[in-house]
Amino acid sequence: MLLEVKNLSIYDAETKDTIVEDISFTLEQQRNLGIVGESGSGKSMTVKGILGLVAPWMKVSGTAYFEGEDMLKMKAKAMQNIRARHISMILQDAMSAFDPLDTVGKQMMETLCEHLKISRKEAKQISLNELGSLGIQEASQMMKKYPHQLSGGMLQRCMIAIAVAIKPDVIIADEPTTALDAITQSEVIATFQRLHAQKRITFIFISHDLGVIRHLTEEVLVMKDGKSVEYGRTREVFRYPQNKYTKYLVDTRLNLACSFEKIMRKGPYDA
Ligand SMILES: Nc1ncnc2c1ncn2[C@@H]1O[C@H](COP(=O)(O)OP(=O)(O)OP(=O)(O)O)[C@@H](O)[C@H]1O
Repeated sequence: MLLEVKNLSIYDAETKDTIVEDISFTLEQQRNLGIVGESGSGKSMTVKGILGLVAPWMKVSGTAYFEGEDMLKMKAKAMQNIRARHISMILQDAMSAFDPLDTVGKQMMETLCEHLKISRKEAKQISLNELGSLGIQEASQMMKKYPHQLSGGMLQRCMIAIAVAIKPDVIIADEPTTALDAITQSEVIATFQRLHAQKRITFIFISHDLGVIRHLTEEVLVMKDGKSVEYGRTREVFRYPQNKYTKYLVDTRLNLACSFEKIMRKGPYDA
């Protein structure tokens, strides 16, 4: 087992609100987990709480064991090491993850130098290799560009390249396709599938899009108002939802996801 989260709660000591309440799940090697639920249901806060990325006034309780150690009790340095080496996060909005004033290549190299403690030359080579294996041609030209000169899908791939170069055990992708058009979405999804199969990376996908979750995950956690309303095998949960809210989500959102599924079945360019 990679990660075992038990009774995770997050309490905002300033507003006295409970943001996340009693969430439990396990992440097994090579079995991707999806976290779904409407906006504000606590999906992002759940993973940020585990990774120590919440504001100091957010009180996180419960346990989150990674390789036998409770991440919620770790010192800041040990947690940084986990984030630098073992659990990477890909953010919702690729554009905001890059500094507009520096080239993408420079930012990729700096991140890799810092995380992997390697030279700039090595970082450049790794960046080129990873971008190449994500299907980006002319990667060295692309690295000379500034963020605004690249499309959302391209920036998303640069973020994925950084996350993969670190060779983490787990990648958490928070709404990785929301900002992308349908064709780019299906290309990015295909990239995740390849990474999962070839590099043995286990993913946690946070998404509104049940089509993406159905396609990419083995287990799913459904959240509402900070609580878990259903948790189990994705196929079972989608086929026989037990909870009223899950039934509603499946009925309404899967219809929306149909066009996405068609593209995935046919491939992006046969539509
Ligand atoms: N930095 C913060 N300070 C205080 N409250 C926050 C903070 N970030 C999020 N919240 C609150 O926590 C709750 C859960 O937010 P969260 O971002 O986890 O939702 P989400 O399910 O990921 O939504 P979305 O799909 O829109 O990203 C929301 O009510 C939000 O207002």
